[in-house]
Amino acid sequence: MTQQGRFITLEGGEGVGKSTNLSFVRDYLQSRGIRVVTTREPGGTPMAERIRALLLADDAQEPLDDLAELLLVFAGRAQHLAQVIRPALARGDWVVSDRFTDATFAYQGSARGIAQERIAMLEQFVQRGLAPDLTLWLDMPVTYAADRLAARGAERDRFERERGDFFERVRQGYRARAEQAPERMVAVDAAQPLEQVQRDIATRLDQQLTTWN
Ligand SMILES: Nc1ncnc2c1ncn2[C@@H]1O[C@H](COP(=O)(O)OP(=O)(O)O)[C@@H](O)[C@H]1O
Ligand SMILES: Cc1cn([C@H]2C[C@H](O)[C@@H](COP(=O)(O)OP(=O)(O)O)O2)c(=O)[nH]c1=O
Repeated sequence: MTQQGRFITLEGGEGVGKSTNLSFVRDYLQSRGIRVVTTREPGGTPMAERIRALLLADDAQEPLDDLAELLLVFAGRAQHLAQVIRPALARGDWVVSDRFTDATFAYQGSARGIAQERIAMLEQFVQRGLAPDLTLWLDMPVTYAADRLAARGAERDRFERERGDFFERVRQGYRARAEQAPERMVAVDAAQPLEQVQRDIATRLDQQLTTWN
């Protein structure tokens, strides 16, 4: 029987280096003979990418209601799970995703103010027990991330245009999640030079590979 694959997620605020390190994690696992599927949220399937576009676009005529935002996130997630994540894990592939449900607790929960219990209810309803085996939380002060985003120079989406302490609350939300699940979710100091960030990630992956074997 094929062994079930492992599910790894990368989390953190905007501009902390999730996309950059997603490729690193993929290459690292592949070099150990593991079949890897990389994906992202919101998105990960054509339909879920359309939902992503709805989430990221600003509509000056009609602001998106917070609850509608939450449900769109989970609608995309249901599609992503059905089409990509569950089939890959069942084949024995490993899945590495740029963001997953910790982001919902951080953004829709901590930053927007939706009660954690409501999100937990949807999490259970949609995921039916499926959760990441390991989450690398790339953490750094919000002001550093703003500098990196400015340097990247791309146009800002609906979330990136948030102001005030929104990103501070996102960070607090991630911190609370990491405290609730310290075995699964590990903080990586993302303010370090990329080489050091990747050494830290590699160390953690090595530990995890030994534990899982
Ligand atoms: N450790 C690092 N030190 C300096 N710059 C970094 C580091 N990691 C990523 N970057 C740069 O910061 C920007 C944002 O990184 P990215 O991977 O796109 O972040 P995210 O996917 O989390 O938004 C990119 O220009 C990237 O090259
Ligand atoms: C997965 C997820 C993402 N988001 C938001 C966070 C991001 O601002 C936005 C797009 O994600 P992403 O493209 O990963 O942002 P970035 O590359 O700028 O870090 O979606 C939520 O609000 N809830 C969620 O559950």
